[in-house]
Amino acid sequence: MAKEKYSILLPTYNERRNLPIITWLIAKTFAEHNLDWELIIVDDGSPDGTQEVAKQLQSVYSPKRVLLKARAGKLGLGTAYVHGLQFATGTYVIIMDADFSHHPKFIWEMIQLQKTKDYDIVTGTRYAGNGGVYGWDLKRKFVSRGANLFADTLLRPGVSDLTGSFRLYKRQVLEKVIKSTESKGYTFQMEMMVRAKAMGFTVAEVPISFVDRVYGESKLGGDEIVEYAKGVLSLWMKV
Ligand SMILES: Nc1nc2c(ncn2[C@@H]2O[C@H](COP(=O)(O)OP(=O)(O)O[C@H]3O[C@H](CO)[C@@H](O)[C@H](O)[C@@H]3O)[C@@H](O)[C@H]2O)c(=O)[nH]1
Ligand SMILES: [Mg+2]
Repeated sequence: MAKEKYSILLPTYNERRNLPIITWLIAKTFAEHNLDWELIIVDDGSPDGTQEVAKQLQSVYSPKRVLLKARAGKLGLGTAYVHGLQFATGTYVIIMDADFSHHPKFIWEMIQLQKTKDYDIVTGTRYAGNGGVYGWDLKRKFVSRGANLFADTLLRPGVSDLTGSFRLYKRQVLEKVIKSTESKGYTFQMEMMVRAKAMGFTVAEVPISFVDRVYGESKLGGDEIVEYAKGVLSLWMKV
């Protein structure tokens, strides 16, 4: 059997300062466990020079390990995964943020848990076990909790963190679920999970500590919250 491979999809928007260290930690994780991997950076024309840094990383780690699949402008997180996935060659795909809110140390836990029962998806959760959120103000915590509660109440998917975006998928599962998902922005993760469960895929959870970014700013705004509420309601009307 060919060696298994992990593709990491890393959407970036103004992550110049975070990219080198996150790449280094990802590389270290896979080297330590002797696993094959590739990193696919999907940058949406960041004005801060993220792509120049990505190109330097390609020359350090090789362009086979670090792929840069840029888009012309900021088109949103959901479509960034769709775009990056076309280039993924791994057996598994891991999606995560580039700003250290998702620490690469949890990748190995996800990989191990996936293997225990050949799960289709392993998702990081901030809202079960030892999981948690650090560095957010009360308002942002409230929005996140509220968003999860709202979707859980209406849709009952049975997953504790619907809006989180630190996840491991079997590549073919991700391809199937992503095809049926319509949301583009922050709503995307929730819709993906609701649809995956409806399709009968198995999901396991790894508690993660989510730490707010050190460099730069979140791209979550009021419009995204309204879009999210609309997304939950439209899924609810379909079930
Ligand atoms: N390519 C691309 N990348 C983007 C875009 N918007 C954000 N990103 C990248 O996507 C990641 C997450 O963006 P943040 O702006 O840091 O999100 P956040 O507010 O910290 O939100 C986090 O928590 C949410 C749930 O509470 C999650 O839904 C979200 O995905 C993320 O994990 C970062 O790597 C950021 O550079 C975009 O339009 N295009
Ligand atoms: Mg963030």
